[in-house]
Amino acid sequence: MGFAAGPSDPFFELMRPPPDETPAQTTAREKRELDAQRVSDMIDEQLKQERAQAKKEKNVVKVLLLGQSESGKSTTLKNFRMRYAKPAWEKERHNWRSVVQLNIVRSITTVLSVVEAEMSGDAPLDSPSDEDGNPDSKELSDDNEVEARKFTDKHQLLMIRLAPLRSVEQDLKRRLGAGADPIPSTLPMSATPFDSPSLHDKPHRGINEPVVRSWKEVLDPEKPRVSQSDDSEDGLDSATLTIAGCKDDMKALWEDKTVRLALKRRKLRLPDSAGFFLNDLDRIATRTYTVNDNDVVRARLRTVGIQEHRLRFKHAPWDNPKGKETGWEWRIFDVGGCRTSRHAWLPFFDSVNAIIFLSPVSVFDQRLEEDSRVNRLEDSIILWTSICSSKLLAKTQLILFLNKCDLLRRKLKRGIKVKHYLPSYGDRPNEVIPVVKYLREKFRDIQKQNSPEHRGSYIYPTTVTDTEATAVTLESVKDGVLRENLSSSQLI
Ligand SMILES: Nc1nc2c(ncn2[C@@H]2O[C@H](COP(=O)(O)OP(=O)(O)OP(=O)(O)O)[C@@H](O)[C@H]2O)c(=O)[nH]1
Ligand SMILES: [Mg+2]
Repeated sequence: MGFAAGPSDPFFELMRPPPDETPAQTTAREKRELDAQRVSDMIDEQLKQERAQAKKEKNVVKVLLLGQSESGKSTTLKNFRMRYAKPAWEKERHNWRSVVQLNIVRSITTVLSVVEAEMSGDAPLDSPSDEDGNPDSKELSDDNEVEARKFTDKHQLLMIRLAPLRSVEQDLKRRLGAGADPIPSTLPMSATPFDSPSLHDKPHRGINEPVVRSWKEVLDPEKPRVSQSDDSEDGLDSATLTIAGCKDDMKALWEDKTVRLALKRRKLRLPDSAGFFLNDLDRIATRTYTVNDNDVVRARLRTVGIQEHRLRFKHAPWDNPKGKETGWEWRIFDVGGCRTSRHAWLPFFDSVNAIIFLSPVSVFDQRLEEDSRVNRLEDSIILWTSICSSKLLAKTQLILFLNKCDLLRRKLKRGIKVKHYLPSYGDRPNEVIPVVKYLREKFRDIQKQNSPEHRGSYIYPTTVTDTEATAVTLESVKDGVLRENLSSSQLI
């Protein structure tokens, strides 16, 4: 039954207009009342939307991918999308072609710079012995070695013939919205998202890498492609044509013994570096190159800023099979991992359900690109400790990927000794399983000792470029996140 203010209502007197109200005052009062009603309606509507949003958010799981630069965050995200957002992934895949091409051109220009330096006499001192056990050295340690060190007219000619790739590099960088944007080495850095960024006294940058502001934006299949005005008549862009035209010379350069030896002397192990495709030139440096999933997970494009990706699932695990489908959504946030970006992570810690932290296990002998004084494994440990200790994240589930197990295997096979870089490893066997086991225990102890509250330990050895194995890991992660967040009532 409705309620109308009448003479018996105690509010009637209060709400009644004054008896001596003039027509102008009536108009003004009515306008005031109308305005007040409008504001009230707006607030009601806002509350309604917030309630609906909150209801929807109940079925949302927020996952943050964290870890140092090159740890494999974006590659993990690619695996998620490949598996759980297939249609969008299929649409986007083709656009990774430019990234693969840029990776190839980058590798070639790196090699060309080495040849140029060697030819102009800017040669580094040879390493006296091959402590890494690099097979390349055995190949070249015979009487032909002296001969193999000589750069000749053949190399000069290759340099001239491959020169157009430098402008292709510029074009691809422009197309990817990137080139102009290498991370300025003068930016303040912080080891953890909780430290205040400060300036680094000796800026350093290693080999150049493609850097884009947002690969999500750049690779959006709906977005018109930039800088394609020079497309040829048969629909191929000039970068593809030039790369295809340079295929034989690129192969000749990459397979040349003198070049290999020079790269080795400079300790440049291109096959282990991010975005290496020079062994696939026959397939990729062609006019008809079609990108496959394996290429995409190996392609390297640095993330700058924070990118959000949504995965929607029609059936929520808690749905009654005979009842209404509520659905659920995974919101995955991918961040730039270098020390200049970490302060930007903090605002995302507030409402996150789970963090997938990637720590590459193969980097025990490497230094950070943005700060060459810092060992990469040490950086990862500092970062992991800070995440585990955070009170803000006390209730957030932590999942650790000990990544790049394949590269660890290759490194150990070359004879690189973990104990030289990690003395606490002692005389344990220099093999993948014991090394991963050791690191797993160390990371688990750090979590145990530093977490403000008890939390479960979820640690997976991974090689996220292996999409089949990663699919199995992701299923397990999905189940684990669901279980943990249901039990702590953060979900549904
Ligand atoms: N061999 C090998 N390469 C990997 C693995 N995980 C990632 N990579 C490669 O390492 C490079 C860097 O990976 P990303 O996923 O871009 O690294 P990220 O953590 O997103 O780096 P930022 O965006 O700079 O923070 C890419 O070329 C990947 O293909 C792995 O397990 N094994
Ligand atoms: Mg990334």
